[in-house]
Amino acid sequence: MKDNLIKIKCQSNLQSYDIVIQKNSFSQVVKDLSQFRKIVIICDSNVRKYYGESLLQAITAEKKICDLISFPAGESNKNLNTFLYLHEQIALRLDRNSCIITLGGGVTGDMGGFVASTYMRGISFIHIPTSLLAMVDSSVGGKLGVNTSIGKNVVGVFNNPKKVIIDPSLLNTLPTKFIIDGMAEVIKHAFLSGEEFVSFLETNTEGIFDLNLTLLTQIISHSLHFKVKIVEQDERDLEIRNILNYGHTIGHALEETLGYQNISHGNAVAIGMNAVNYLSLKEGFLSTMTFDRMQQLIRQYKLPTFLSDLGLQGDPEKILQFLNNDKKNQDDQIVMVLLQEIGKPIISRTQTIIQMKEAINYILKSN
Ligand SMILES: NC(=O)c1ccc[n+]([C@@H]2O[C@H](COP(=O)([O-])OP(=O)(O)OC[C@H]3O[C@@H](n4cnc5c(N)ncnc54)[C@H](O)[C@@H]3O)[C@@H](O)[C@H]2O)c1
Ligand SMILES: O=C(O)C(=O)C[C@@H](O)[C@H](O)[C@H](O)COP(=O)(O)O
Ligand SMILES: [Zn+2]
Repeated sequence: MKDNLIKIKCQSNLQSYDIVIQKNSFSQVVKDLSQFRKIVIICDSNVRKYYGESLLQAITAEKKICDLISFPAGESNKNLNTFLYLHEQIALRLDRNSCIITLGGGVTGDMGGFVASTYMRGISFIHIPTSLLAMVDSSVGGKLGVNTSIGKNVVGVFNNPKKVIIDPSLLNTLPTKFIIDGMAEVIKHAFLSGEEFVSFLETNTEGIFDLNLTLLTQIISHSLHFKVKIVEQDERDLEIRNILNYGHTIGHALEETLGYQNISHGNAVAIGMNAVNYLSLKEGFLSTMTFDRMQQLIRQYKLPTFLSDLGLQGDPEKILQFLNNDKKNQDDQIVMVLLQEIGKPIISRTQTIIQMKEAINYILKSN
């Protein structure tokens, strides 16, 4: 891999930014910090051990004032308590001309970016995603925030980083279960974008699990080109961007009913995609053959398609209640992203409660 392999520009009304996929990301970030004197790196307890200290050293070697602040890893810590803790930690260390680096997975990026966006009404931040999920999805698009008991990502802002720096070789230390989580969002992008990406995933599973860096770079690049194209048309998620929430309406409701524990975001999205594919099948959009093919691809990447695959049970009424709080809802109507076929998403506002209950019951039972 060349040092500077791929550059993608994300145009925005808020702040446009570059996404670079390259090796030696730490030497790149040092160059990007030239205008800042004080820097804080935010990461979780796992990433701190693997990469936190070495990034800190690289930055302090450049005579910058840099601190490393971490929080306990896990989705259940993406909440207002950790958000406040991080604010308290940075309070005396940074001024308005400082920069925060979020070094980590989607939890760190969403929450660290939210901290940066609210500290003194907003300071600069750079995302260095370290999980596959963060590289293919969460580090791009400007959605930042935390979960509450009311809902997933329900407290947050839209705001963009100064830059996103992706080094796929950081995935060498990522446990396989989190590669699998990231693949849920990659498969989402493939189902939304079309046949070519789907066939690519069908034929390259082994290489991806072997962490072949060329293949990983390809799926990151494909995913981000697709995501950027959608986000640029609707950064506030009022229309077309809703399609990126394919699999998330029921997926988020599962995470919410389970209290952001016992189910990962990637696993919930995989089950959520199976649920809306079922609705798309019932609507006569997807053929049985395509539905089965999609289910097979999800399972090929060791992702669940039913809640029972995780040994979990769910309460259909509770799940339905959370659907009523979904951020896409308009005029009390639940919005679901269905597929007319692979690569042809449709934003549906006409699914009835009975249909939704049927889809929920479908993913709660085992097949
Ligand atoms: N903002 C968005 O557009 C967007 C998009 C998708 C998902 N998300 C959010 O992202 C979150 C999920 O992200 P995630 O799956 O990255 O979870 P995560 O941030 O919890 O990371 C997963 C695990 O991997 C560990 N880890 C990360 N990088 C590592 C590395 N290189 N080596 C070893 N361990 C490493 C972490 O410590 C953690 O235990 C959810 O909160 C979801 O809502 C946001
Ligand atoms: O970028 C988007 O838009 C997405 O929907 C990407 C999702 O993968 C991601 O999980 C996002 O955080 C969901 O956003 P939300 O607005 O439904 O919380
Ligand atoms: Zn997601």
